[in-house]
Amino acid sequence: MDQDALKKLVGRAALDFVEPHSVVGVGTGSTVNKFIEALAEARLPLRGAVSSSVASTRLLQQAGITVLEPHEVTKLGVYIDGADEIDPQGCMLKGGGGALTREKIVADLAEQFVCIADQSKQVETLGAFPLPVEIIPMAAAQLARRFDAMGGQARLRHAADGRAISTDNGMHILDVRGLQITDPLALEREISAWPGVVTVGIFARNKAQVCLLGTGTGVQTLRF
Ligand SMILES: O=C[C@H](O)[C@H](O)[C@H](O)COP(=O)(O)O
Repeated sequence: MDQDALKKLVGRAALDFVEPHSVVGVGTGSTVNKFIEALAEARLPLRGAVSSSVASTRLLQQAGITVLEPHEVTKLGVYIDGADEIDPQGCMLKGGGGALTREKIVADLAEQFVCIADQSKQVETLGAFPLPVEIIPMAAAQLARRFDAMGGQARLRHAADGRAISTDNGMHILDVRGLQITDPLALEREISAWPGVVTVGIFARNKAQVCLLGTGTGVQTLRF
């Protein structure tokens, strides 16, 4: 099975975690797009969805699903999202698609984070994938020096036109290579406190409780 088929498999499997007539939290990315497709096909009766990006909002609305703002709910039963890496404790790196800030906000409303991912995302230690950090543009150089001091190499993420990418929040992204993240919670706390950091793409405080992992032999359900 290729990666696309595995994404489709876990996107469908996530439907089992969505209560009829509930509001579901929806992440961002190519795996979540499969979940949105599955939601649309299943025609599950839903009160709506809280979305983590402009891109997911568009797809949800095209599928006829009502998109609510976070302030319209006090909590969500479940948040479904992909990951760039997931470790044996359910801690994740996220933000490869630049949606990390809204993802963390919506995940924080949810009682349960269900991560959907193909097997390539499973790692022993986080950090082979460059760590995405959404930042206030004026702080880019000084934040890059901070990462440098801890052994990481930070690069501003650029779009195809050569300009620094602008997130849904009008911010920039630093991608940091070379970090071995052995204590995700401690590093998340430390980087989150640096002036100029909007959101770091370590999801340890908001880690997954469940991961639906797409493998060659089917969907494996991991619980943390
Ligand atoms: O900003 C993007 C998100 O954190 C995605 O969940 C993550 O990048 C995984 O995306 P994909 O499902 O496309 O691999």
